[in-house]
Amino acid sequence: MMFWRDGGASGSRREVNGGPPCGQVRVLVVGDSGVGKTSLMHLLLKGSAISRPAQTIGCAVDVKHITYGSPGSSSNVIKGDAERNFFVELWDVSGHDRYRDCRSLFYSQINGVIFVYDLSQRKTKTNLSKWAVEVAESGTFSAPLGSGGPGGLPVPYLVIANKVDIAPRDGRRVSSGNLVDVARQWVEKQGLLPSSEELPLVESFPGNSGLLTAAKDARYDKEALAKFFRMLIRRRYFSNELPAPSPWSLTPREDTILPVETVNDEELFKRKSYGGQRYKYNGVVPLPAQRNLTPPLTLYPQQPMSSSSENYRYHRLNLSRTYAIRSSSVGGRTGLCLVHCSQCKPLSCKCKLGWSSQPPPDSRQHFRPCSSASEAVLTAQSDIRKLFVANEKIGVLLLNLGGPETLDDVQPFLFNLFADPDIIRLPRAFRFLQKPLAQFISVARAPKSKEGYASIGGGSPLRQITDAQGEALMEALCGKDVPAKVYVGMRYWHPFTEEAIEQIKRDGITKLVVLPLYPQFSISTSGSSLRLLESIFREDEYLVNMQHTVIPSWYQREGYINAMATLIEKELFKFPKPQKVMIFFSAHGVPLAYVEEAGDPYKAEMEECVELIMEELEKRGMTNPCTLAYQSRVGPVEWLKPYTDETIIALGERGVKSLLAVPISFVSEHIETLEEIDVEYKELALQSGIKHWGRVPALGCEPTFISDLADAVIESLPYVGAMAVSNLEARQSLVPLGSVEELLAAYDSKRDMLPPPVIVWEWGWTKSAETWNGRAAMLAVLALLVLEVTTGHGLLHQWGILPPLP
Ligand SMILES: C=CC1=C(C)c2cc3[nH]c(cc4nc(cc5[nH]c(cc1n2)c(C)c5CCC(=O)O)C(CCC(=O)O)=C4C)c(C)c3C=C
Ligand SMILES: [Fe+2]
Repeated sequence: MMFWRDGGASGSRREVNGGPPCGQVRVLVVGDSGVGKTSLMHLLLKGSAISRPAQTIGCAVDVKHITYGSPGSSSNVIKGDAERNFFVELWDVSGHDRYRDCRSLFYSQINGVIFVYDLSQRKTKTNLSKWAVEVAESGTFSAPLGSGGPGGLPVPYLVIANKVDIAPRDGRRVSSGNLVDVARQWVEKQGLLPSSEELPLVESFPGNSGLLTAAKDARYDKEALAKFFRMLIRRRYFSNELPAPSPWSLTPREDTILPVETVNDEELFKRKSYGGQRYKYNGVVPLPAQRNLTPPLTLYPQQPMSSSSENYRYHRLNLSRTYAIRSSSVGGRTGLCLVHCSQCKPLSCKCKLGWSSQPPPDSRQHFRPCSSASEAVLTAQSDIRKLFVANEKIGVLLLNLGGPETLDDVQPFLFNLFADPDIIRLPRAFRFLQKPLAQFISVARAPKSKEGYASIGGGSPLRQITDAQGEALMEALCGKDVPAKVYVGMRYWHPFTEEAIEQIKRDGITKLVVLPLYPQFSISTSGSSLRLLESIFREDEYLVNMQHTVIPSWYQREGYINAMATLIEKELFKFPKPQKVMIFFSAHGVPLAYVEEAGDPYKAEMEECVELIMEELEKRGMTNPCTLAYQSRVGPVEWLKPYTDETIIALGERGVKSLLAVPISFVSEHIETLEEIDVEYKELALQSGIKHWGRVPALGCEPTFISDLADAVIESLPYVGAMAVSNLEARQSLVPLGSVEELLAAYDSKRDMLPPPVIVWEWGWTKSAETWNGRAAMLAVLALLVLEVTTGHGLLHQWGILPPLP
């Protein structure tokens, strides 16, 4: 065994001669922050060291290409001796504490795990047990093993001890100074025991040293890693053809490490690196589920492809070179991005683009076929995306909240909102009260809400704006050679999600991208819409078989961040002294328990979003101070703090004179911008001593924003096609919704009960009085409801809200 420098750069230029990718395995790379995971990934992919890697945000994903089944190597030979290409997805999960609560979102459909620790930091090794438990408990696994490994981990793993270059020579481990350690070192020096960490002295994980690497010096055991990856491929794709591999990990020992640069990498590791292109996920996982089901036939790179030639959609296109998935945005922090390598040869395939159905009668739905796109010749320049639109009917479903269009709509709209268990989740025993409670609250809240809607013109502008955004998105997609039809599905008012889905079915959409119009994910917004979608999909034969993917949040996209920064910049310069203005981000709040108990990533995503916008402004030379606060709280429970109103007062007291309000959680004007911010908060600010007030408009149809949404859709297309399960049994045991299901499952696995009901009226004089009054009211309402239900008498029965007792 040996160390050597990886010739990755040159390797990446070689042709992949085994044809198109046959499948992919997903490998998590975990370990404490700072152990060098990112450097290691760089080394694996690029074959070179990286001097100062940026801290990973959320999760960074790299794709490594390896061949399996080299004719000459018996260990790799598979049926027919053919060489086949596979992708190894390396998910480099941030070890930073701030991601602890949302990390599990990346633990899906795992084939293997690489644990990394820092040889010079003993604690990072002991912590691996925690990592194992975390992954084992919250992950889902593809091709799992029968028995559990460390922490119950059911897939093969590899342990890498990094920073061998700076760790002490003696046994390459650091003494913490405790007696056990000292004793072990003494015993080893005497030659009484082999130099191994299989000794009971280290709080051992997982019982051996695994591989030693020095990512900084580009030293690692390439062969061992290649074996590990091939083992995962074999387990996932060829377990029927070969005897089962040994279940547990490759465990090379430190005495297998030899000097660098001694072996021809081509002989040992037939892999083609894609030059370390990377993409990053900062938020939730937008990848479709696999769940060990028969794979769909069309997808790259998530889905394995069967070897039958008809399933090799890209075979004849000679996609042999390099296209990779990488980050395309702010400091490399974006969602998905499909890129193709500059060295790609032109592709030579004809395919049909566009589809020719007539615009539907419903004018709310947006479809205009691209006349120019009837047929096109694909070239490398014309982009991979065309592969995904050929002969497909692509649909984009925009999910939004919806709003009452007239004052008469207000109460039924509020009923729909409060009847949603993702807004009010009652304890299981009280679920039957959901609708009566929603009725009760909506009737109680309606007068106050109506006042608000009356003051902004008698209804919500949301539908109009969302429709316009849909139109603009469709045009932008068309302009990017991706003819697609855009649908709007609202959660609580027309056009309801169900209506949009009916239209999608009528139009015969074959590939659907689901795009919630909330930049940041919250259980109460995107989560609720996706849950509804999940239940609709589950019941419907057509939808079960329709390929789809979800873009769960997109606050970190470069286009969005830039568009926000541009709007802010423009408003700043309307102030007499722009540099003195406090930028005041005001986000819609959620009850605190959503974040703290139910694991809602909303707050973390919001904070990161603000950071990214401020970074962008800084790059443009604006170094204004900023604040983030949460608005629009309703009901008796505690919401995310600081509250917008209290913060405005505090800023006034601190002597802030110029405030620029930036609504950050929503991309349309709505009641909370037009009424709450523009009227209530402005008045409060002026009363609090703030002299100059401004407000950044919502993005609406701002062209760079819409163009970026179109890019997000295009980039997600390779991920369309998660699960198409027609098998009834599988349908019942698994929610056949690919990424929607995956996404929700990830949340559900972490999430406890949502907080108790939100009662939405107020009395008392202050907001905190409202909280306590509300809590008392909530208890009273519940007691009354229970009384009514058990006795069969009361107001709800009189109003016909509850049926009479039999
Ligand atoms: C990211 C945005 C939003 C989050 C998070 C959110 C959570 C949330 N909202 C309520 C209660 C109400 N929301 C209402 C309207 C409303 N809310 C949002 C956005 C988010 N809500 C929008 C865009 C709208 C529509 C505005 C419009 O123009 O029509 C309302 C009705 C309006 C009112 O009476 O104030 C209520 C009530 C809760 C309880 C909640 C989290 C649990
Ligand atoms: Fe809301």
